Amino acid sequence: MSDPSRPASPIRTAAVIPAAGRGVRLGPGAPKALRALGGTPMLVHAVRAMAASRAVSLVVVVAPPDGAPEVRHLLDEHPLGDRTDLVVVPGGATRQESVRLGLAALPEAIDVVLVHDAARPLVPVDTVDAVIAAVRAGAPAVVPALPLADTVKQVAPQPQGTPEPVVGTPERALLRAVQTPQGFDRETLLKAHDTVVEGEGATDDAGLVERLGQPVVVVPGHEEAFKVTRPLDLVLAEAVLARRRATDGYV
Ligand SMILES: Nc1ccn([C@@H]2O[C@H](COP(=O)(O)OP(=O)(O)OP(=O)(O)O)[C@@H](O)[C@H]2O)c(=O)n1
Ligand SMILES: C[C@](O)(CO)[C@H](O)COP(=O)(O)O
Repeated sequence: MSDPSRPASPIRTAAVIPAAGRGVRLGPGAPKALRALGGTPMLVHAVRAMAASRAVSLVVVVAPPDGAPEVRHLLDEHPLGDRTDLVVVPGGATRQESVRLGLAALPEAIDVVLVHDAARPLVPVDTVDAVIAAVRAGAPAVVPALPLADTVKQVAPQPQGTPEPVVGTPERALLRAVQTPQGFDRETLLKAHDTVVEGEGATDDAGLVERLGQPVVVVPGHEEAFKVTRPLDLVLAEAVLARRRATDGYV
């Protein structure tokens, strides 16, 4: 738990929150980050989750491309307090592009950057702090992750409707399901995004750092840091939130 009596660190940490996705897999409705979770937009929970860390002095929200003024207005209705600044910028067509636009808004003074999906609104502050601590201890890139419960098969892609042949079964004990926030030394992350080859993007930011040949390390993730992707995830998120509100006084 972040210690409220501890002064903010001189190392400046910012969180970039890509929130520009549509949420197609969640079904029809408003952009996913703006949909309600326990009566409050998912994005507000995600922003609060980053600001809960005393290390985070700036949150950059990457809004849907045509929705930055609306998102700014929404977040102004849910103030963060004096310790955390907030910037809202418009996003792009892909998550990677949205993160790149968020990084462009960072002031020079920032040393450590978290990238956190708006779609992971319930990540606990201990997980956020563990990622930041590992970057500050010298790792250029840190990802929170959990072991898998399911066995994973690699398949050969086929036309729609044709059964896919299995071509391999990676050893499950060596696999991890990766969450956010992912934490980075600022220079490493900027370089990773600057050297992306057209058409060779990655599904997460650490994947871009791996392509630079830089080390990426894993710290323990958390079950409640799951990504709200499909309708059932929203049911689970509502249940987790209701339990927190009943037991922790979480708002
Ligand atoms: N052009 C995009 C696409 C995604 N994201 C963000 O990236 C995070 C993870 O993406 P995902 O869960 O896949 O969200 P969506 O792209 O909205 O989902 P879907 O693929 O179902 O449309 C989300 O916080 C989403 O808002 C973004 O900022 N810009
Ligand atoms: C970044 C991420 O949440 C790590 O698991 C994930 O890769 C995002 O993927 P999506 O394609 O945007 O759902």
